[in-house]
Amino acid sequence: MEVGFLGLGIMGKAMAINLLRHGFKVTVWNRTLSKCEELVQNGASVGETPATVVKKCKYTIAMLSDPSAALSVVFDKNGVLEHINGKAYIDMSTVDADTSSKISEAIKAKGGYFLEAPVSGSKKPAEDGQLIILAAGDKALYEEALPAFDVLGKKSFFLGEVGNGAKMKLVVNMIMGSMINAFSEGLTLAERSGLNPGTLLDVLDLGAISNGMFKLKGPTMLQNSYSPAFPLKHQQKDMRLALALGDENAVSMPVAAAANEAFKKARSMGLGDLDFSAVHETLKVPDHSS
Ligand SMILES: NC(=O)C1=CN([C@@H]2O[C@H](COP(=O)(O)OP(=O)(O)OC[C@H]3O[C@@H](n4cnc5c(N)ncnc54)[C@H](OP(=O)(O)O)[C@@H]3O)[C@@H](O)[C@H]2O)C=CC1
Ligand SMILES: O=CC(=O)O
Repeated sequence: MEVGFLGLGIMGKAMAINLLRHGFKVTVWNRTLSKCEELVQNGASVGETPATVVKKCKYTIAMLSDPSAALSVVFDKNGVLEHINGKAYIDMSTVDADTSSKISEAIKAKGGYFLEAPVSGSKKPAEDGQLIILAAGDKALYEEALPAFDVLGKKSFFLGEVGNGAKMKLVVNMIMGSMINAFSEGLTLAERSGLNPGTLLDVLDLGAISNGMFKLKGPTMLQNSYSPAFPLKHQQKDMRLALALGDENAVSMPVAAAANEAFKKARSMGLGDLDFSAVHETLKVPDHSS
């Protein structure tokens, strides 16, 4: 199966390499061209523009940062739309339902096929082919994409009409963003009240609120180490989009709103490119001792 791949950030690079390792022919494009080099070393071809990639490949996957990037790659000059007639486009970026619908309608109007398929799971699951795929849109395209999804993920869901995949992803990340803030406050409270936060991690891990995220992020947060797996700026984007979904549906979400404020504060502190767990830094007391 020959696929195009647009967007070689943390996730896109890992996913495209995985496809190559499993025998897919992959043609890549990235806005910053130099990021294609490692993929070429792994056997990929390079397309000069999104349009070139779509022209060459029957299926093109995209993994881009946010709604503005997703729209730009489709609608701008040399974009996906130019050669989409008869071709399939699978957008795995985390965006809102409106963005996904705009892309879907434009692609279908030009005779193409569209599936949204955002993923749950971060850098390591992407490297290990253990993502959770939340697809919606063209059911026939979903079935055709399953060989690729089986390489990229451990489980795929088909959620019906375009927008449902985007909404599911935002709900999941809204919960995750709220949880990391509660966790961060707990670690800080333990430390400041004289407890060993390492012992807190052990206690949490044995109880009903044990979970993979606490296990993974707890030790690194205690070391103030935030090498980006999931960049904080993207988590804040997801909180913003989830809160907008809450607005549309008149769902009061005070916990998520507070978490969003913490991520905004972290961004204002220049932490946007670090891991989302760097939100922990917003609770640190400035040192005025010197
Ligand atoms: N990291 C994670 O753990 C997870 C991320 N996601 C989602 O996946 C998507 C990608 O995340 P991730 O790989 O971490 O992000 P990165 O920031 O590492 O990569 C973003 C990608 O988008 C490209 N891009 C940004 N703006 C534009 C633009 N205007 N035009 C064209 N390309 C653009 C970047 O290109 P360039 O290299 O030129 O900057 C890069 O390829 C996001 O929607 C994120 O929310 C979902 C699950 C997990
Ligand atoms: O979107 C991030 C993730 O970990 O899932």
